[in-house]
Amino acid sequence: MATRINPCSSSSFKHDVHIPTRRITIASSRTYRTSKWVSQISSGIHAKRHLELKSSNGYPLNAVPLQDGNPLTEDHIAPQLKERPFISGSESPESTLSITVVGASGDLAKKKIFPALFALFYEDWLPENFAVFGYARTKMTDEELRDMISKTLTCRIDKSANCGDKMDQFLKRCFYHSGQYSSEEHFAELDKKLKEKEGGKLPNRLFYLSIPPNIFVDVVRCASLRASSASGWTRVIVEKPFGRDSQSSGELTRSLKKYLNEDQIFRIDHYLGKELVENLSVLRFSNLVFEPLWSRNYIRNVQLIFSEDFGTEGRGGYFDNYGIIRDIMQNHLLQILALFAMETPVSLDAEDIRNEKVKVLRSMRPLQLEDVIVGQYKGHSKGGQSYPAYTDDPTVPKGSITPTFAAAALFINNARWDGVPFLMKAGKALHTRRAEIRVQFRHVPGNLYKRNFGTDLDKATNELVLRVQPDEAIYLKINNKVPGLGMKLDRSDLNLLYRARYPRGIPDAYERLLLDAIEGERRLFIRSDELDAAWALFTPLLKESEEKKIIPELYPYGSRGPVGAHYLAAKHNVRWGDLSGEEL
Ligand SMILES: NC(=O)C1=CN([C@@H]2O[C@H](COP(=O)(O)OP(=O)(O)OC[C@H]3O[C@@H](n4cnc5c(N)ncnc54)[C@H](OP(=O)(O)O)[C@@H]3O)[C@@H](O)[C@H]2O)C=CC1
Ligand SMILES: O=C1O[C@H](COP(=O)(O)O)[C@@H](O)[C@H](O)[C@H]1O
Repeated sequence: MATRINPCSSSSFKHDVHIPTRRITIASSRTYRTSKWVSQISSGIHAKRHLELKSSNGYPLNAVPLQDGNPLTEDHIAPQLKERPFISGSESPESTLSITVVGASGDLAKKKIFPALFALFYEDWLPENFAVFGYARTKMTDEELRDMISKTLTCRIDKSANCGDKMDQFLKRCFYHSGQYSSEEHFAELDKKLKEKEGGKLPNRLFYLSIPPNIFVDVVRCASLRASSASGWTRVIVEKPFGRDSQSSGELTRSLKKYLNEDQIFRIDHYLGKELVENLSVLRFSNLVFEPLWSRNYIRNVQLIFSEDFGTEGRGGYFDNYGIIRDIMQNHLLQILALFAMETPVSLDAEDIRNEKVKVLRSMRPLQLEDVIVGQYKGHSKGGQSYPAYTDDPTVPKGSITPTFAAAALFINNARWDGVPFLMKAGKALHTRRAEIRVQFRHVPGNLYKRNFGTDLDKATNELVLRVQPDEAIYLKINNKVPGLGMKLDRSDLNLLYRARYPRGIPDAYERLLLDAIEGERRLFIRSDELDAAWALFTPLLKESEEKKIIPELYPYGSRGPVGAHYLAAKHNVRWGDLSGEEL
């Protein structure tokens, strides 16, 4: 993809000043990005903690590479790089970062974005010079915004260490501007305030669109024309949904691209920022024991499961227009599938990974009605408590047939995965909240211990489970001899429970993704051709089921979902692993 260099730009979004990330190799034989590396030198070696650590692609974006344990000095910089001013995605003492949360009064901003920004600040990941702006129509003063934010902030890692002080420091960097989403004049006022805080330093600006999708384009137009950075970079994080189908998604992309280049658009899918999803590639590509098994030769089926133990609860207005297939499957589960099934990328660079993901998506067969079953939760009472039906939600139209549950069978028509069912299951108001990836392996051919398993050989196959949430874990179900005389086998787990192994805690997905957007790391964001390929798989199915007004199978709130999901799995010779009764 073309990288633009336009340091003399006028005020427009389409000028993301960005050095092409050439790579250099230094003595340790590791590969570093030059622009970031130079920025590190110019920032000083003893700067903040985020300068020591790595962004999500495993490259040390800001790291100071040590040689023989010694800190890097000016002498280690190639001569041609010494004079280059720092203008990359990271910080230098001469640059500032302004993060504007558009829709700051909303649910996502309060619940996720401000807390994630605070967590980054608390852990010293944010640059030295930064300011956070809230923008929305609601009238609020800076103080009122701070008050609103402070109610949701928590100290994730160490509740006692200076948390109060850190909160005060963070809140002092938060400001608010009230304005309409389609008013260029109001964005020009925002620009003025941003400039005041930037104080003449090189301005980098990140806009987070935490607003309903029907106003994305207005905001991008106004911000682009009146509030983009004149000399630094400007980036925009766009929240889902990215359209309702291929056509509307294409229109949205075309409209955004009137004002932004593709490399300024960060389409967020927060599941890509979850720790276990991040770890999927590490597990597969850095352990000899997994990659050789990663194909139709050894894997019988793959299951991607999402369940929530609550209903739409207030979000019915949004949800009813989308349904569970668009809300969870077309994005979160499909992204996991693509990461799971892609071929080995050339490198960990964003474009190499996204190229492989697109290839997988384009190798898949678009879904048909017979590949899917849909459900909707109904009200019921249990233990003296009553649970509402989906259609009891006052924000849901009466008689709605929008699915709150779906199960689907997908296939990848390539040499690696031919014939392997990838089953997805997603539902609201189920018995538990859980997201997991389950890999069921084939039988051991000619198993010497066959007779110890009785008639059900399926019970004896290995299963690898990546529990994305809650209580992150990776475990492998194996057959094992029960200690003692005689020969009795049982199913046991080789178990990596994160809370036992890594007690420090796990960052929220939004922390990782915000940091990546600040660093200009696009690996975990969705490229427009990925999005097109994802919609191409689901659009025909969605159209047909809406035209035919397919009635969802009802399931009780708090149950395990409609029985149709079992028939769908059985049709492909699969049993859902989460219902085996052997869950850890
Ligand atoms: N909430 C969540 O858990 C998730 C949300 N998302 C996505 O993130 C985005 C923001 O979500 P969320 O915070 O829940 O949304 P909200 O409905 O809370 O909207 C955010 C803000 O946008 C403004 N707004 C709301 N409706 C309209 C409207 N019709 N016209 C103009 N402005 C409006 C309001 O601010 P004001 O009136 O002050 O201008 C509101 O505070 C959406 O795209 C959503 O789909 C994605 C994943 C999860
Ligand atoms: O994108 C969405 O995700 C949430 C679930 O996110 P999680 O991180 O809490 O698992 C879901 O509730 C919502 O409907 C959907 O829009």
